[in-house]
Amino acid sequence: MIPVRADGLLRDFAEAGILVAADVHVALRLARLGGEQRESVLLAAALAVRGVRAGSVCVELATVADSVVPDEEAPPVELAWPRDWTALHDSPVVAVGADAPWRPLRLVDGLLYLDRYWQQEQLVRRELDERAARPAPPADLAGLATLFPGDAPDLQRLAAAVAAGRWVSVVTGGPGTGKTHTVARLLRLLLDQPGPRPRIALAAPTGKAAARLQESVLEQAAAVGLPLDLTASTLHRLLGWRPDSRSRFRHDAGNRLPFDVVVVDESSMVSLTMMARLLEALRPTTRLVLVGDPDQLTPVDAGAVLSDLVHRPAPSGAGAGVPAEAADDGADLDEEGRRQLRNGVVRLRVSQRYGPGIAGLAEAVRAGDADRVLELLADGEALVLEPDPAALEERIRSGAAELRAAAEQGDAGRCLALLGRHRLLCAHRHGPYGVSAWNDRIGRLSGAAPGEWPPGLPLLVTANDYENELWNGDTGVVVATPDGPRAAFLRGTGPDLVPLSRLSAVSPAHALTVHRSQGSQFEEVAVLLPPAGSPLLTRELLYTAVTRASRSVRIVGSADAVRAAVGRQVVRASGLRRGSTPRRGSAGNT
Ligand SMILES: Nc1ncnc2c1ncn2[C@@H]1O[C@H](COP(=O)(O)OP(=O)(O)OP(=O)(O)O)[C@@H](O)[C@H]1O
Repeated sequence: MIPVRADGLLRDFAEAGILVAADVHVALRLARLGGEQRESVLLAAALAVRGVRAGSVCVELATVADSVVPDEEAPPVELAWPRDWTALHDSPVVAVGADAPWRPLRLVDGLLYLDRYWQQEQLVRRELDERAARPAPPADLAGLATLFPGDAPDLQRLAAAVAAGRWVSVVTGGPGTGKTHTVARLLRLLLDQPGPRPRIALAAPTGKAAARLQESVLEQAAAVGLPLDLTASTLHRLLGWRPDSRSRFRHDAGNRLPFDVVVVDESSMVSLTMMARLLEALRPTTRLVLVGDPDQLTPVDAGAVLSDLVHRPAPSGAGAGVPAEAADDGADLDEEGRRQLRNGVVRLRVSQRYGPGIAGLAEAVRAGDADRVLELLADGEALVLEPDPAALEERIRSGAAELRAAAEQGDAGRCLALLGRHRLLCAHRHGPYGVSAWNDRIGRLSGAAPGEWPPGLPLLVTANDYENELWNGDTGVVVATPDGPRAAFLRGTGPDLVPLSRLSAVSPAHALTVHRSQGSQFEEVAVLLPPAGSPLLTRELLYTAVTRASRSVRIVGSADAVRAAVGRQVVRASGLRRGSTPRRGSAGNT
């Protein structure tokens, strides 16, 4: 939609599919309130708003002209990008440099922020740097050898040693690399320290991830003797909802969280705003352990703090800080691994969950090696590249028939097991390559009338449902029972049956978007790629999709689409990733 009131550059950029009405509206409002008329400033303001909408907390002015991608299919037009952005330097709406008094926009080191995000980024930077500079927390690491009995080098032992010896640490790695295994043993180590028992909080950004974290920690509890009262919650719940605010919580700098250790799982999904709220609510003496996989899709809201922390340069003079008990465990680390270690980051590398085929494919996607990805997909067995979507139909039809037969017999346990066998993942929600069209198509293939919810229909929960204890992203299946159709969901070790009438936010889930599949695992995954031109095709999307599978991956699309996805990496602009504290008064090279 083209905003009616805009003209000049704002109108041109809106017509080119780069700005939407909301971007232009905010820019015009700023201009009116601040008495600014110059087109380049208005455009920069609208691009800053657009940046947040697209997930970046700021706009890098030197590269923005080359890095923005139109939001939708728009006719290609030659755009008159401003030759420089110097008008920003004396604009009444722009604060220039880190220390300038408040104005709605802030320009620091060539990055233009909406001031709110600048403040949040500064808070995160300050909290992290202060924690890194303080003397390390005391930790007796003698127990490491028993908890991790393997030979060196052992990255899990290294990660636990680093996390025990720092106020903030990051345990990263792909699916099944033992992040939870490591954290469970770290907690045991901390519980064994002399003195009062540490108060531990486990949290995750979504209800589904919190439920999964709780389950995995409890699975490990017996093996390492963890207290069974450890519960995981969402970050929102941990910080305490406030009815009067969506972004402020009961726990904050004036009312800190009463914990000695806070573990946050799936931290790749934590936005900048949420990380700022969490850090300010932590006592200076709380150990924070961030767990996640920074190569997966980033949060819906702006910021990608986990990825920033993993890619941040190490502070100058920072030592590796590896305690003697894990001295040989980092022996195989490359240059990047050693830099990460100095930042308290350890990446686990060996997946215990899937074979070398999928692990190799995931690594090639992660490394951006499209030739290797295509070579691996020529394997033809566990890894397949299939250009024709129609080829999916047979696999889907037989899977749906098996599910329906189990559901008609009322065998909820088998249905839930079958649900984990195979899933179609799409990049798009709508259109011929989207989840909606494929859900309809698969419904028809399995003989269901439109709108009918027959036994065997897989379901996706689309909003947290506290009454039924179902979380946004949970999946279940419709099962026939003597009392009528019920939705079966996996709860603990067995199925839980919920009448369909009690469910408010569910939709059919033969196919899922890759975003929705984050945090789930299937034996076989089919990934339907749109044509190479789709802006949704990114490396993070492909990596997230292929790592959902434990046994086989079938990519449906062209080699060009695979190359486009591997080649397009989402880098969200952020000052945090650059590391050092910005120079005083510095506007940078604009
Ligand atoms: N060192 C190890 N020795 C034996 N088993 C291990 C080891 N590390 C991990 N495992 C096993 O491998 C499986 C995957 O580990 P875990 O769940 O900790 O991985 P994860 O990285 O947390 O996975 P996800 O990304 O899915 O959360 C688990 O069954 C775990 O018990």
